[in-house]
Amino acid sequence: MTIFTDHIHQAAEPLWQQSFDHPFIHEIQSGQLPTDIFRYYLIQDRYYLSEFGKLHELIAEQVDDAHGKQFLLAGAQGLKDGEIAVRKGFFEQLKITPEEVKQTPIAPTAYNYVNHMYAELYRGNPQQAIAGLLPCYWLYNQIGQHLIAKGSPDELYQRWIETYDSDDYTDSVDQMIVLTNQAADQADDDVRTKMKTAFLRSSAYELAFWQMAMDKQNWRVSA
Ligand SMILES: Cc1ncc(C[n+]2csc(CCO)c2C)c(N)n1
Repeated sequence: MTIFTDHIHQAAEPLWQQSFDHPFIHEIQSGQLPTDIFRYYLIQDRYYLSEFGKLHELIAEQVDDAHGKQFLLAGAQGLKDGEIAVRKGFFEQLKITPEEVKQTPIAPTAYNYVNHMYAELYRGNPQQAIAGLLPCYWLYNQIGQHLIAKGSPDELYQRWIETYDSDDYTDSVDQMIVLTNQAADQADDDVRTKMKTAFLRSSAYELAFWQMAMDKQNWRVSA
């Protein structure tokens, strides 16, 4: 029998390929991504990351398996200590202040991506929500592994690439894959189909997130 995550990964392949080929990723690698686009991405991603951490805690509350619960809670803590902390260095270098973050409205795609993950949990179930978290871990790891071979001539972009190629990070991706397969094992066919949809939609939002940054997407109206 095909492993569930292999099946959904294969279904998402055309979307992932478009992320690998996206100008945002190419320009990170070449060092030509304009700093204002990267700054915009980091500010939008700051919002995404804090909601992503909260989602780990909310999903953990609904997971029975002690090991899975503990992994999700550790993930939430890891986001506070790790991913978000790493970003602090970027923020200081690019002079992004907490005030600027607070003043910047969340853009439509970031808003929709986060709301999609909440909907998977609250209008669906924890299994769907776990599948919705997985592309975030897994896609960035694959991007990190693609880009690390060549690296980027830009020191800041090189550091961004390295974040997603570390052994610790790759380890957490493997654990998230195991958790998703465990959730699928406990699910019936209907929930498994919904898990696949959640995974594909998150993959589509990951792709849209790069374009959101390139377009400096906004609501076309001041809040
Ligand atoms: C839109 C968006 N998608 C994925 C990531 C990457 N990421 C965010 S949290 C996390 C798990 C552990 O740190 C990973 C890999 C990102 N930064 N922004």
